[in-house]
Amino acid sequence: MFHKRLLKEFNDNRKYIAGMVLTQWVTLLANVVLMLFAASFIGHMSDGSLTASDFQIILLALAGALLIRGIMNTWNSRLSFQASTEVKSRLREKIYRKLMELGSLYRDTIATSEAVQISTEGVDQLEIYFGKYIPQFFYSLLAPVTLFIIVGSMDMKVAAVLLLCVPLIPLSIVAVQKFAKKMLSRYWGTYTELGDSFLENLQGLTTLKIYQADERYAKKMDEEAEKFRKITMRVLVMQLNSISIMDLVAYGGAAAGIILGILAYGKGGISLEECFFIIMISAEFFLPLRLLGSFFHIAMNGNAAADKIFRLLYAPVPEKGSVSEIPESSVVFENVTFGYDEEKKVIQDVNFTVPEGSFTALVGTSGCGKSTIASLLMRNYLEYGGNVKVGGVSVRDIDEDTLYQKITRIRHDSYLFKGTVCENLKMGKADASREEMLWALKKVNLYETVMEKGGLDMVLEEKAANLSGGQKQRLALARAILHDSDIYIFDEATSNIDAESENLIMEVIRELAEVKSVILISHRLANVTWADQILMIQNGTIIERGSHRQLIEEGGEYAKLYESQKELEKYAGKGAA
Ligand SMILES: Nc1ncnc2c1ncn2[C@@H]1O[C@H](COP(=O)(O)OP(=O)(O)OP(=O)(O)O)[C@@H](O)[C@H]1O
Repeated sequence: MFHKRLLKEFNDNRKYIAGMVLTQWVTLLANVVLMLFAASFIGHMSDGSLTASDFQIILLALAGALLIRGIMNTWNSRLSFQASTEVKSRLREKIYRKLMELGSLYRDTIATSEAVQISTEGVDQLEIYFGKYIPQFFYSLLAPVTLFIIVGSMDMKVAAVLLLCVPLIPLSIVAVQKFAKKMLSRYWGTYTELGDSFLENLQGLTTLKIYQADERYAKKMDEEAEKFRKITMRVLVMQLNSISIMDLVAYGGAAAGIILGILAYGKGGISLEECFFIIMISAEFFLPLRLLGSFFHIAMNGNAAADKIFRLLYAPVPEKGSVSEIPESSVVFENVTFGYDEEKKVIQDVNFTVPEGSFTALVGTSGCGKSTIASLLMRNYLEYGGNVKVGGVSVRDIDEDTLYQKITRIRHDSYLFKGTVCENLKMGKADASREEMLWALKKVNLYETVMEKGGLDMVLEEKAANLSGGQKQRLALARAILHDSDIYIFDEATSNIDAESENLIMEVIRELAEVKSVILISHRLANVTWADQILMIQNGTIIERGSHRQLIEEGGEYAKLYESQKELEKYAGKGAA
């Protein structure tokens, strides 16, 4: 019935719940008073004994009861609002903190779309849970007992029958719960799956269009949406059916009480006023539990959402590094072995050193493991054999912020944000001066382009869609230069861009390599010939290492690849001419 963890986590919410139960109970008493006076009014009217002062007293009592009900309802709404908003904002804060704690590794724990869903709709589901369901649960226990005592003082048999019929409602709720739990967990699963596909397809829409695969994917998404529609309809049908059962029990029970009350009056066991009172109050025995039943389905949905939320909140946090001082800027891989899954090792016993201020190139065919080496250096994965060290300190022990200040990784698809050029550059260095930013733009030969389009205030569209591929990469490079790290990783940073931008970026990298430690991952061997050290990788292991000249002299795999690329480029050059 309750989500134990949720209640434990928000134990201090009890004061609001107690307040809400109290206001509901006082409202019930006000209703009882209202009905007692209404019954007495009808009684006096029927036997013609109603005097003017009786009428005044009845009117006053009615007004008083209505006023109390009004005050209690307002108070109840306020408490309900406070209880739910407090839980919602605290839960959202907890989710946010957890995601921050998980840091850049959060995707290992939860998909982005699921994180968005649980922190928006998921948390909203708990509004009714705390604001209505829990107080209604306790009130539903209290109300029938209170009414039993009041009706019992008039006719014990009627009171007993009404009270005995009440548990039929929770019994029907429990019967539905077993079935509902499974269905709701399936409902949430389908919902998050649909959210995942929607987000992915939207992000990759251009690619889908280019390959004319959009219709196929739209069809796939339609199928998923249809699956979600079906499960939603089943959940709604289940909820409606269970409400119908509860209505049957509630109104059936009230009718039984009313019939017994009338019979008791017929036999002279109770007065006419008492009979009228029983007729009016019988339904009140059941209404609180019936309302609880309708909240119950929403609460169940909240329970399913809470399960997902707590799965995230209690997910283990990868070990945090604590070292915030790194004495120097060498990079060392010692016997490193890693696989994305248990079965297949992507990196096998890799050993190499990038001395401080030197330039190393990682080359090899596609899928040989170059980017994975960069990811291990960036602390994106922690479960691997051997050791990766930066400045003599294991990256497992380095605090994430310190590492990200120490190393800048520039990928082929660098992310630029919607906003101005200035805002994007300041991500590299928050306190960069105007002169520094212009200097960086000049370095990457973007100064004139940016100046023509509004200078540092030039507005970039989402993902810098108003820049060419080469311009985007050059701007990303300017941002990286401003970051001023000791180590730079260029991970295919010149892929898919024009030759002019490629040459310019390579020039900047070369300049940078004179003062910083640089690791360059490139499929184009012409770009790495001047590296201090080239590591040729094949199937996750380093098969050759040395300078360009040494590797060419060795005549191994590197030399073969270099020659074949040279031939291809010569051929392409002739073709172009
Ligand atoms: N996140 C991932 N999950 C599972 N497998 C992955 C993941 N990333 C890469 N791989 C696999 O690991 C292997 C090495 O990939 P990696 O990206 O390191 O290669 P690469 O040499 O950088 O390739 P490329 O030159 O094409 O970028 C590949 O077989 C790839 O399929």
